[in-house]
Amino acid sequence: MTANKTKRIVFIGMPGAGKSRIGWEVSKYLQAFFADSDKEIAKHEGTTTARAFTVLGEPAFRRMEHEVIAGLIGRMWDSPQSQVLSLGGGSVTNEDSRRLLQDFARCGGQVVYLDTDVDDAIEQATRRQETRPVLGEDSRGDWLRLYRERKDQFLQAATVIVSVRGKTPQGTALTVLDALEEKTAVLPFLKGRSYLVMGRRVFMHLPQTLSSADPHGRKVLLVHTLAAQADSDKARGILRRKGYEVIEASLLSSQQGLASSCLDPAREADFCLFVGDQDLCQAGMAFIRQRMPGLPFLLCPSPASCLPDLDWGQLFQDKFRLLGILAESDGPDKAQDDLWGRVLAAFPPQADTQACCLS
Ligand SMILES: Nc1ncnc2c1ncn2[C@@H]1O[C@H](COP(=O)(O)OP(=O)(O)O)[C@@H](O)[C@H]1O
Ligand SMILES: O=C(O)C1=C[C@@H](OP(=O)(O)O)[C@@H](O)[C@H](O)C1
Ligand SMILES: [Mg+2]
Repeated sequence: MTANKTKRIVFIGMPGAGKSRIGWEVSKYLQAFFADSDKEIAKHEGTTTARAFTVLGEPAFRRMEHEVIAGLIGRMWDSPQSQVLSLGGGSVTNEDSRRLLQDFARCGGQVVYLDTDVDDAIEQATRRQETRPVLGEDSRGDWLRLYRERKDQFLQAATVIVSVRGKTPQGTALTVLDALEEKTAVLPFLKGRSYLVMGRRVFMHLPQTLSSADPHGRKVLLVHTLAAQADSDKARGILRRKGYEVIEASLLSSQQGLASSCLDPAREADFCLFVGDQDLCQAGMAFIRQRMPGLPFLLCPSPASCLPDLDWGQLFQDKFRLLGILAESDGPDKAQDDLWGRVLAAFPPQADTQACCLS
């Protein structure tokens, strides 16, 4: 996706996550048309969404909500102007609406899941309790029950996942815009699914990538070259904020033997992260293959421009657990587009190329 291309974006997530507010913020940045399905439902029914929900009952409300959403999504393709649509939190529970989102994503639309936690969401959702009939007296208990029921549906529908925790509405909107500009490919040749992601702030994918590989893993060995100190600092900061214990191995250069400084800490670690140039990534892969083949690891090529020069042949080897390649690069701009063109030339996407998101 290039910076100025027409965008079609749908927001999903739990009640109180900020879909309506962030959708509107994002539409302002993009000078896009904005719609909120709850507002359209209120117009359609001539009453508030909450009242429509209570009067119709949930099953009939979901069918009517689906009809409204189908109309809104259909219209998103009619205009050359960018479009943003925020949905109600329960819309993904309807199978037809889920299918609609799947088709929307297949046609190039972006489905942004705003991931939040119960405390923030309840605080935000209960600001105007009357608009959320699904949250009763035990709003916390209700929210958590709905979250358990819906979480997988959100994750499956999403093409982009953005955490809203600890961010202002504007901060979340900017993060969403960066995430939408990311370039993502699936590396389907490895066991499980590995992702190649390039863009600004790709390190925000780290916590989710690690926890989906091993939810209990806490210790990360971060190997970096001095030249990649700034990127390494960013990665470490994000991981520590999420409660990971980061053991650092700082190498003067990628030529320095990895085994001597990294073998002992690697034995203690649950994951390994290599942040550095092409040589460090190559040396990292060799180290993992020869010494620690079971250790899940990530490559973070820095600068990102070395990405096309990685030895893809080595990557194709099935002897280790590469979780992903995260390349932090400024942009969106032409340089990033060109770089991605070179990456795809070096590594033509195979089979399943649907964009996947990890943040
Ligand atoms: N990141 C945020 N920080 C602080 N307040 C927020 C944030 N996102 C949304 N809000 C506020 O929280 C309330 C609920 O947000 P809303 O967008 O209606 O949630 P949703 O549509 O997901 O249910 C609104 O008053 C909104 O302005
Ligand atoms: O979670 C739900 O089932 C609902 C969420 C509401 O929208 P928000 O998620 O915008 O609050 C609204 O559609 C309706 O009250 C039902
Ligand atoms: Mg809303």
